[in-house]
Amino acid sequence: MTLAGRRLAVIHTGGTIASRPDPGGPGLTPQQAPAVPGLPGVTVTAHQPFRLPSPHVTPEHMLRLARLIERLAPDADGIVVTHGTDTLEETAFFLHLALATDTPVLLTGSMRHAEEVSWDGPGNLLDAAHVALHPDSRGRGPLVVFGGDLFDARTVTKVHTSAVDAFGGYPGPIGRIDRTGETAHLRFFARPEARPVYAPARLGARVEILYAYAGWQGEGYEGAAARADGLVIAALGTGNLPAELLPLVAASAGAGQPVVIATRTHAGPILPVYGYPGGGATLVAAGAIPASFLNAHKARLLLLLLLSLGHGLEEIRGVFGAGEF
Ligand SMILES: NC(=O)C[C@H](N)C(=O)O
Repeated sequence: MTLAGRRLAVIHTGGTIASRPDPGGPGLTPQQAPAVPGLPGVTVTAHQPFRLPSPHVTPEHMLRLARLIERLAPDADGIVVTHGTDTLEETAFFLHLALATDTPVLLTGSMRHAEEVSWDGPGNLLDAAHVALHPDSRGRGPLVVFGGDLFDARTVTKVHTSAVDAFGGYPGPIGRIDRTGETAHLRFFARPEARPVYAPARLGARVEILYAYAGWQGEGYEGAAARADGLVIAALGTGNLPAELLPLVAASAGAGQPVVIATRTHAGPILPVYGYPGGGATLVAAGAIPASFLNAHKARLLLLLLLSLGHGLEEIRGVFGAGEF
């Protein structure tokens, strides 16, 4: 497929793909926008709303990015976002929830910087551009491309701290791109589920995450519950907690504060299986909201958007329960 005549918008936000060793500093920092490899006949426009290491990216940055994409989408055949890998899945999921456009949006980054022999930035960027400009990519929502694998924003997660193939997620890639010479070979295996758009004008809520462990007696819970509008717990297994947490969760839910139960396990749903105090069935009976297959940090973003839209406890329970995300 020829790309000539197509329009690509590339949005640079920072991360290792934009980083170099800091002269005189202790390590890498984002310093430049990565160059887009040659795409004959393609009109490329570059944008840089911020240049940050992705641990510094906040939901407010994600909202700014969503607005920029909505503005660029009518005049682009495809959009590529370069991003640090540490929070890339959060930005991808936020955009998946907040964007209405059918224009393909491809997120990518790199695990190695431009001065390393295994620099993976140009290949990932070129893959992202090819997928973004391909007509088959339209209407699928934001996607992540890394090492040739294509992931949907709902399930993608960073699975390795240092390997070049750093992304995965259950049940796995929904497509694959390979290049031979100038030719790109793109195959989709699955289409992400349709989802409603959750696009508040501003983010007006606070959601905190608590992480469960053997022997947790609820340390940190009451402080978080007092500060936040909603809580997410990265719980154990199918969504279980130590017994001491049951009255705390019941008190929050009884007061109308959403408590979403995700899992610290890396794949699988939350299920109301166990009836011992703190077991998943008792938490749900006490009013906790199962996060389905979402990990805790994605559940947090969904809860943040729903609270910012003014949704109440029962509406929020309905969205998580029906998998409308
Ligand atoms: N590979 C990377 O991009 C990691 C970097 N710390 C970031 O997320 O900004």
